Amino acid sequence: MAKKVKKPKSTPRKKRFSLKLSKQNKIILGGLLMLLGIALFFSFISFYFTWQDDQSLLSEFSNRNEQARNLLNKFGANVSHLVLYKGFGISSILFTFLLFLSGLYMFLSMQKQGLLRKWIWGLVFIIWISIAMGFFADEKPLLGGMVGYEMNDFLQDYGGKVGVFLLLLFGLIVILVRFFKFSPDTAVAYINTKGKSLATELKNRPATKPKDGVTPQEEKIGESDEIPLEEEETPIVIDTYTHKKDIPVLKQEEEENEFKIEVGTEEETIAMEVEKIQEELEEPDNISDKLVEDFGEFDPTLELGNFKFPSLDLLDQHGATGGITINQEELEENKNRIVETLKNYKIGIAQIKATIGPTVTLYEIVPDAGVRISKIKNLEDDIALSLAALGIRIIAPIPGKGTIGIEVPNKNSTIVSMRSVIASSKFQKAEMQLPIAFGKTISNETFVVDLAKMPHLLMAGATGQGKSVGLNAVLTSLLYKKHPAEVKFVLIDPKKVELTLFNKIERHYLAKLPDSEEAIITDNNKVINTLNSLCIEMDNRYELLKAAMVRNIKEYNVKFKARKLNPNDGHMFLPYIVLVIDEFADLIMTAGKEVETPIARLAQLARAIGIHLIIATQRPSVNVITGIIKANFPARIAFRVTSKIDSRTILDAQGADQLIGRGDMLYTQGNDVTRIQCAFVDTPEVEKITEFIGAQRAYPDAHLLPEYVGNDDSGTSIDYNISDRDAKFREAAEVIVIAQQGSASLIQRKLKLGYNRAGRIIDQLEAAGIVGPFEGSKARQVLVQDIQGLDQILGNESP
Ligand SMILES: Nc1ncnc2c1ncn2[C@@H]1O[C@H](COP(=O)(O)OP(=O)(O)OP(=O)(O)O)[C@@H](O)[C@H]1O
Repeated sequence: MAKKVKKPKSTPRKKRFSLKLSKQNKIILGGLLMLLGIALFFSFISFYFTWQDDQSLLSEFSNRNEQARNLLNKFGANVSHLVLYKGFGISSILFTFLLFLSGLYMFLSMQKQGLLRKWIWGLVFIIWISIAMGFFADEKPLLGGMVGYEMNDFLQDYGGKVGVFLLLLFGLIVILVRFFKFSPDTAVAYINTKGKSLATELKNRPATKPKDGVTPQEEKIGESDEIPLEEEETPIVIDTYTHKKDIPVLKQEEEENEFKIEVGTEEETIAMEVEKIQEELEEPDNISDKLVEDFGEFDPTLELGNFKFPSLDLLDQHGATGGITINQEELEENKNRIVETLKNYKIGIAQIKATIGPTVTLYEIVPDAGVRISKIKNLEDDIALSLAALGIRIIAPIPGKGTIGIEVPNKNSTIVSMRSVIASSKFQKAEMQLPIAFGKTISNETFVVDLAKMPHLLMAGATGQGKSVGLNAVLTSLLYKKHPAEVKFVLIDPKKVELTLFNKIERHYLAKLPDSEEAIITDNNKVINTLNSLCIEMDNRYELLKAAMVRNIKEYNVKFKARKLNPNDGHMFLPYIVLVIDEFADLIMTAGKEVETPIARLAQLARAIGIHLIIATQRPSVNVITGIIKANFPARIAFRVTSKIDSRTILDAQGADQLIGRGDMLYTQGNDVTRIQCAFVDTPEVEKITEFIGAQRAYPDAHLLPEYVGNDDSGTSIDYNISDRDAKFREAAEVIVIAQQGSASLIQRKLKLGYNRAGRIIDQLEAAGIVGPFEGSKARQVLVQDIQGLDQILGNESP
């Protein structure tokens, strides 16, 4: 089983050139191939001069007394005979180039796609030249080789000389079009431009050589210079045929001369413009296509190319291995009780059906015609009483089914192991961006959803009902499916104990602020900085998306992988970022608005740029899950809660208060509420997984988020000494006043400074009374209206 799972995951990385050779071995083998290519090239060339002398030695390979004249002696003579004479003739020399190139690719560990193309085209050339040589020079078999000769013979037996000629011609067309990218348009354009340049050259020639036998014209022009003066005076008077004829002719010639020169120059400029347009249109595509052709698509996983995904063996099988055990008696008993209870209230049942899930069994009832649904719904407590069971939930009607559902907990619930959901084909084959296997539904199906589509998740439930296990299930799912290059976690754990295990994968999967030591954030002050830093990351990513002219991270990454975005312009492969907050209530109680604002901002805007939030809380009260948070978290999970009100706060519906705990949960992503038994993953399993990943080669550091300078110490260090001011203080003040926007990133951009320095300048500006105090993720208020005001403030300062 474990092996089956590993295979599909490793497929994307099969693209690499490595045939499981180490880098050193690749260099050795590559060097060998290059040298062999060079040696064979010279040996093949020398074969054409020495083959007659060496022919008698072909059978004397083992005789050490005989020496061949070929450059590589008997080895060269034999190989050349085999490849050139018995093979493809003179075109076989191309093999030596291909051999050399293969060596070079291996030597430099380059992508194999480019090489594969060269080999395919090389073979096409070799075969075509061989047949062409066999056709045109059949009396010289050394040129076409036996293959060329025999193929010609064979083809001519069926198609005759004309047929083979046409076939060769067709081959040539294919080569010209596909390899040399020849098309009739390019040919016509080429001829046109050549023709035009020739024409202009010809036209320019008489103009540049005026004296060369053009005396009559000169005389005429000379005449015409004089004549118009006379003509202006007597334009119509000259009426004699002889003069009439002369004058117009002269005029025409004169006009023609001028006209031609003008047209000539005009034509020249048009031709040049057309050429330029063609170049501009073709270049960008060609570069990316060529890069992809030569190096293959960009592979973000290459840096950790040998990364191995955790195997299924690291997960345990909890509970019984044979899946759900059905207790027939229990089923029958429950059915009878339901039927009886309803009968007591005069509700007849037309049909009843049971679906057995891991923790609850769903009894679907079709009541007799005319029974009011609300009547059954009101009997919830009575049915629960008669079944003597906790956690009965009535769904009336089941959406899309036209039946009424009564969920009754099983006496012996089955634990859903994380192992079984990860191994399910539904999860393994999930073509999702961030697939999460939560557990199993009531009909025992694995429940897999895409976090990227949610796009943020709110998890709530009373203490001890399975939230932390749920969070671990989410993180485990992603660890089993996503490469460290594709997803990064920002983990916030005010309880300080729940997520500590993930420290081990810091340099693989975690993201943190540049100057922080711990990647898992436990301090509330740091949380504010991290959230604001994520807001900056979000803004930066939006800028990148805008520059790339795409709408979301998926399109962006596709474009980046196709090498259409230049890393020199700041583009990079963007990993998804998943922000997990384990105890949100604690955070909002201590930091309030400072946390709520950036979270709301991220929740509203971050979906397109791949930042997704998962927020868990024990206290699902309205002052924790505020309206603004709720509005931006359509996907919600409720574990068991203590009151109907809590259930309503989380789900906008009741039901969570009737769950049975231990991972029994309700999931909603809008309208429908689905009951799921959350997959169980124990702490030792998570430890094994993180240890397995942590032991592998990692990035040098955790993924670094943009620096954010908060207002931690704004109250104390605000009194900057004027002499301590930054050299760019004045310039920065002008930028801020002109733009009327007090943000560090503006200074950073305009003055090309680092974030730290820009942050310090902002503090100095605040101390000088030019900008207002820190206002969370919003830009600071600018307190000075214009440059005069600024001059006034700075002028009044005592040095
Ligand atoms: N999916 C599950 N299947 C079986 N048992 C579970 C499941 N989830 C939780 N449990 C049981 O419930 C216990 C408490 O779960 P968990 O620690 O996740 O609760 P919690 O909601 O995070 O509590 P707290 O808020 O106090 O941290 C677990 O130790 C485990 O025994």
